[in-house]
Amino acid sequence: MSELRQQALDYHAFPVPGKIAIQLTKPAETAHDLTLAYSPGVAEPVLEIAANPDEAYRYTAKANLVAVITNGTAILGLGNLGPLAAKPVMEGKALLFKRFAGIDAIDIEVSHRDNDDFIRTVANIADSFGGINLEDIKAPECFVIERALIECCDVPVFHDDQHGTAIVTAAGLLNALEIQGKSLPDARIVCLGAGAAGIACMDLLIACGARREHIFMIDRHGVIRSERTDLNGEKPRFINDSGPRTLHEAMQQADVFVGVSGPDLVSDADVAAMAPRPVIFACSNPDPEISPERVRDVRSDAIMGTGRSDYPNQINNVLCFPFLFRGALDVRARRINTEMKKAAVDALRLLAHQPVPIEVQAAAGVTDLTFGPDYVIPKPMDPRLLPVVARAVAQAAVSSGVARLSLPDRYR
Ligand SMILES: O=C([O-])CC(=O)C(=O)O
Ligand SMILES: [Mg+2]
Repeated sequence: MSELRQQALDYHAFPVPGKIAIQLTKPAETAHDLTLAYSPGVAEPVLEIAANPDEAYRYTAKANLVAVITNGTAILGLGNLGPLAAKPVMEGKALLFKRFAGIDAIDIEVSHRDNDDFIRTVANIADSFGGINLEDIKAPECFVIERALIECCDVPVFHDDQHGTAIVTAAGLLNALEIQGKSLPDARIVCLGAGAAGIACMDLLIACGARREHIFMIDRHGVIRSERTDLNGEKPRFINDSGPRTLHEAMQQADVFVGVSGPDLVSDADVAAMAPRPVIFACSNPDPEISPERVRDVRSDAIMGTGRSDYPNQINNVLCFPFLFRGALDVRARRINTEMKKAAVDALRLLAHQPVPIEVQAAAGVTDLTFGPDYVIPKPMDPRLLPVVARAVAQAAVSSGVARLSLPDRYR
């Protein structure tokens, strides 16, 4: 067994199994405490909430509680391993919500027969939470599921693998292109992977200025083209018949590669075929489409990012979902709209331009983090992410009319 594998298993097993637990926020020591916490005192908030459901935000943990919900059909880049096997990842997301944004999150793994069954299950419990983070649900089902739940739930619903990944990718890519002296509208973009993350990344890049006709989306059968008879879900929106049929053909003179597919699918020859000063984000987790070492061997002018924390430029949704939910919860947003996503992109992008505090460099294990090829996106342990991104998202929610509260004083 590799050393990392054993360390990871021990981390999860000891000193107690799992990564999260529940903590009490009120005293529960005396008979009087229990009189208030439970019978008879608890009847009072019950009656308040029965009369006005919004009082749940005042008298229960709802306002700061997010459900991390999966069916285990697309766990990281590992595939459809079922709901229970997804539990360590969902507990991991809960750990990150708490560690980075002070949000209490609980994992929920759902077994179900079909989309409607899953949607019903989530819709039926949604009011218990301040927000719902959908995680590791495979495409194309994830698109139908997210759309239906946004429609029927009264709290924000966000499929992290789509929009979290897209927000971080867009922020990192805009910065990387700036460093390479290129612009998003002119960039020729190859997206390997037409699942949840691939579709959402390309949609958000288009919203940020990329041209649809410059995008080549590729799934396991090749470039998305009109003669194909197997295009499901959102794929037809990305048909591009302008030439390439294979990954290698699409990589000729490409400015940008975004990988959200699986390990080791990109060859040295693919990288060598790209345009001068390319940007390569190989974001399959845990193993990228091509390793940074191999990219470096092939060409020195590339900016490289991965989804991992052990290389520079970690393009991972951890940079988004804790802070985005913080902002959304703080103004009690009804939903998470494009304005809020674009505000998060801009906040992340601009934060990377700022000088990096010494303690962030130390936590990242590096001595010189300045905006450049090895630093296009903030580090997850940067304490400025929370106020900066959450504020931008909260402000965008207020100005776009989906907030139920005004901007909290600490954001002003
Ligand atoms: O968990 C991660 O590292 C990123 C993610 O959401 C995924 O790969 O599904
Ligand atoms: Mg995920």
